[in-house]
Amino acid sequence: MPVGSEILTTAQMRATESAAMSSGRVTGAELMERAGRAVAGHIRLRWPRPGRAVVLCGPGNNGGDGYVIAQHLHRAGWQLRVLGLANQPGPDAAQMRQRWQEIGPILPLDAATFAGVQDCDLVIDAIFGTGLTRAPTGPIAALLAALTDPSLPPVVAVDCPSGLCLDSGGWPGRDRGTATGARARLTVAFDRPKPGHVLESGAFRCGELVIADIGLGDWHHIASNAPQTLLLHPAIPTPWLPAPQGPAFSLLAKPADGHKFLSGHALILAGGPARGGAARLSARAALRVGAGLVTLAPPVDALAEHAGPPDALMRQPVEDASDLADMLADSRITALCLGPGCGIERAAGLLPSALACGRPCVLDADALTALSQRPKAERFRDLHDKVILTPHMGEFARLFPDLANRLVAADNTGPLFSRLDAARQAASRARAVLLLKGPDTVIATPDGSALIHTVTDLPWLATAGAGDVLAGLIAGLLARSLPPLQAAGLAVQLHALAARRFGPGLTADDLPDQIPAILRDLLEGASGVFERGGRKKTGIDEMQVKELHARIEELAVANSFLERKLKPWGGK
Ligand SMILES: NC(=O)C1=CN([C@@H]2O[C@H](COP(=O)(O)OP(=O)(O)OC[C@H]3O[C@@H](n4cnc5c(N)ncnc54)[C@H](OP(=O)(O)O)[C@@H]3O)[C@@H](O)[C@H]2O)[C@@H](O)CC1
Ligand SMILES: Nc1ncnc2c1ncn2[C@@H]1O[C@H](COP(=O)(O)OP(=O)(O)O)[C@@H](O)[C@H]1O
Ligand SMILES: [K+]
Repeated sequence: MPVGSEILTTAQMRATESAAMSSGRVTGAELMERAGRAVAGHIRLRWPRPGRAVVLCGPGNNGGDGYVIAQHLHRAGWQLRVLGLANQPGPDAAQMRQRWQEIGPILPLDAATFAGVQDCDLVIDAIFGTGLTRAPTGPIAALLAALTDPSLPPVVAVDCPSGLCLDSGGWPGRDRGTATGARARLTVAFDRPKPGHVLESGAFRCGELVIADIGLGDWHHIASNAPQTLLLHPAIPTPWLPAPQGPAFSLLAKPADGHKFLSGHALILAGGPARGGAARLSARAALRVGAGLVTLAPPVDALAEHAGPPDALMRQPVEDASDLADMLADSRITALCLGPGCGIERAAGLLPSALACGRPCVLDADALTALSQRPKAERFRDLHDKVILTPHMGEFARLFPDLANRLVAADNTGPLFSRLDAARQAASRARAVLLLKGPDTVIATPDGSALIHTVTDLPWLATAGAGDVLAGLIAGLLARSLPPLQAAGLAVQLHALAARRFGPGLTADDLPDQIPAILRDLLEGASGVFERGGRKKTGIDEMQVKELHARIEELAVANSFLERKLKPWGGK
């Protein structure tokens, strides 16, 4: 498996936290203190001048974090309005609430009170985090609705925008696909990202996502029994990309004394007359990503239309399954791509030979539709674990209608069924690698290992033919003998980097030509490969937060005179 930033479900997070607390080496209150301090630190790094903040504290430990944040911001000179509930939270949150009450009042946590204090610089949303188990109702639902108002001051979310299901990125009690909760400017989450931070609308509603270390590293083995999910995400400071010292780098680099067959031979099957563009896009991508040879294989009557560039591309007609089987007698063909522009009937005819050879094979577009038209009981009979299925949601729904239905069904109780769950179950059912496309791409293997790659800044990538290029990148990397999960993960990243580098106006034709410069940067270990042509990373790291905390104690004395002036905001 590649190294990367691990994702934990909320259940895994709870198990990790309880193992830490049961060890006796850390208490729940200490973890809460660290969590609240981290959020306050990240706020102060981004809003260095103390201003006026409203802190919305919910009924559980997320609310407990809110009271800790209020204390730290108060000591740093911020003026605060704290809204909370008079419930009986757990002992840690109760302790933190008590500490705040020694500093200032707690106003009712409802929409009417919130409406009266919105004239502020920052809203801190500490209503619900990982403990949201059901659809919010009553006054809290009204307050959460008020938080969606785009004219509000910036919102900082504690662990997540409240109401979000952190296992799925959906919103319990609301329509999947259309629901939108509060949109945070910044979300500070703890220990590890959760699926809901990067799936569905969660990725868009979190804003800048920061994962704060609260010292749970010694207990991560608790979650290691479950299949691992890794995050490939440029907003997280530990993305999986082939750094010079990383495992994927050695796979991308070519041996100086090698020959073309050492880099493999990708066979891209093309469709009939006037349908060749899609397969040519795949073939160009496979060439650019370094397959030693790439052959495009249309039927004879379409061969002439592939006469133009690129000249590096070989052409050979493949009429039917038996032609394909003959061609595959050449063991130097190391990967196949079937589907883009192929035509459903032709894809259905070629599928048995493409699968019977047992070689790495991308099944995309028409090949997926052809699979979905097989009788249900036999649909996946000849698939194997070197096959990568690359459906978008429409194709996924044709292949796995029951899973797709569960993904769109509204549900009042969490955790909601997620795209990660759906991809895992589909991969296990098909006994193949499953890559579910979208702004949030999920890749899962039959044994449950998974990768998630989310982009929120590349709307231009949703363009005709972009999927064909992705299929070609995967096929090229498979041909170069990358294992299927790594080939798929790396291809998705290169695809997004190419789109980011080109920017607005992108068409699928532009993508393959961006690959050489990206490869050069990666192979030379150039820093900033994520930023070029895209958004800058924040550059704020945990060290800065720790340094800031070291200074907060000093600032507390200097700021104490402010306490007397905190009227009508702030403390007693
Ligand atoms: N554990 C730790 O050590 C650490 C945890 N940390 C923090 O704790 C957060 C998790 O805390 P949590 O488990 O208390 O859950 P939380 O998100 O506050 O919500 C639960 C409360 O909401 C209630 N509730 C749920 N749904 C509801 C609804 N629809 N409508 C109304 N109420 C609803 C639910 O009530 P119940 O279901 O029990 O009736 C319960 O009272 C986590 O995100 C992180 O911020 C950090 O401090 C690091 C250390
Ligand atoms: N909103 C979006 N932002 C970024 N990438 C997207 C978005 N929507 C789709 N994509 C990506 O664009 C590509 C589209 O592929 P696909 O739907 O197969 O298109 P086509 O069949 O036209 O090639 C996929 O790689 C998908 O992950
Ligand atoms: K929250």
